[in-house]
Amino acid sequence: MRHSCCICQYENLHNWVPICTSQRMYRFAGVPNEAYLSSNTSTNYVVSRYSFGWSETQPILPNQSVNKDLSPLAALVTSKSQNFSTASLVGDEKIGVLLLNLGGPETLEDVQPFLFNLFADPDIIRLPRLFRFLQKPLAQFISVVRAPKSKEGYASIGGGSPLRRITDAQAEELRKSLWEKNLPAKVYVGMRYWHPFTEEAIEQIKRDGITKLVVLPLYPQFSISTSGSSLRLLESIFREDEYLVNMQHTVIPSWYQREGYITAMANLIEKELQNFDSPEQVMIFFSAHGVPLAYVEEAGDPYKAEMEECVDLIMEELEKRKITNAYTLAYQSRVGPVEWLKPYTDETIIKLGQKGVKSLLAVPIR
Ligand SMILES: C=CC1=C(C)c2cc3[nH]c(cc4nc(cc5[nH]c(cc1n2)c(C)c5CCC(=O)O)C(CCC(=O)O)=C4C)c(C)c3C=C
Ligand SMILES: [Fe+2]
Repeated sequence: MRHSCCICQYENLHNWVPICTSQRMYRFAGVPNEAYLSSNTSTNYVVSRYSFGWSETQPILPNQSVNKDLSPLAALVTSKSQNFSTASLVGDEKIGVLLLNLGGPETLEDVQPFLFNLFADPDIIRLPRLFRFLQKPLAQFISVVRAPKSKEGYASIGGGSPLRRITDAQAEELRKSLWEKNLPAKVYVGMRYWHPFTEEAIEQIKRDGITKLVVLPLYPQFSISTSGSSLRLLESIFREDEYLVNMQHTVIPSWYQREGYITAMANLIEKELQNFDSPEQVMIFFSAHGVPLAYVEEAGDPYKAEMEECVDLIMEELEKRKITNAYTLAYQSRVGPVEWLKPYTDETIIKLGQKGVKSLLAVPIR
């Protein structure tokens, strides 16, 4: 869904960005660009973390409070069929996978409180320290102003976000696939701004007595505003909790470069191209959500670099299949007073039309 957002301030975001190593999670305060590994290094990172074992929690980030209606049992056990009593044990360990996502309003009434939660996130609207007390009043104001436009968008896709349903289905498929590989694990869903909230997932994880946890944000590419925000929240929860402090965990910060993902995207594109009369004439149009430019230029957000590499990898995979169509990457979100990543999707489409491009395959890519 195309959306535009309101007043966001993005300076000094690097102060909190969490990053993971094979042993521990670290915070790199005040070093925006160095805080991120290059994409290639990060590939190895993820693989090595996966291959060589578990990290321990080192909670380091400040608490943040969000207006959320927490109802523990609305929590997140994603699969009806998963029976945890004995089956999820590997040796003495109880394995859990926590899927992190953004969350979305399920009804039109949910839209304004959902927007409040989103804008109350200091990783979305960053205020100078002196003005932090304005975070919630400002979130209230922006959410009320934004709600009508946002509702229009959600009304046009059936009156609510499909994200919970889709994420639950992903969780169930992941659970089945792990069990088929003799990796009995329980899979949880934790959303950042709507039900089931991350806090609810964590409560369930504790109730289930999980001893090892894999944390997997469902954003292929890392951004400080998405995976970064969820991981920061998680760190603040871990820091306060003795059980979680002692629970081993590992984090997969991004996975846009993984073979399975690249192949799946290439498969989808290859299949869709067959629906055109002249498949080789089609412009492949990758449309990504985007972030404000300052995230990338001032806070060192790797999102743009990861997105570009992701598109390159997909196109390389297609080339191996002798598919050499022209392609473009553009960013669909554009917001009020700040500049977002360019080129913008709407402007790019117009330009392509003016250049005589007649057929377009739109590929949403997060
Ligand atoms: C104002 C700042 C915002 C930033 C920065 C931002 C980054 C960002 N978001 C996604 C993915 C999604 N965003 C979604 C909705 C949404 N996002 C914002 C604002 C920012 N996003 C708003 C205000 C909204 C609500 C819709 C609207 O009013 O337009 C969604 C949809 C969730 C759902 O309901 O299903 C997704 C998905 C990414 C990947 C990203 C940075 C890379
Ligand atoms: Fe967004």
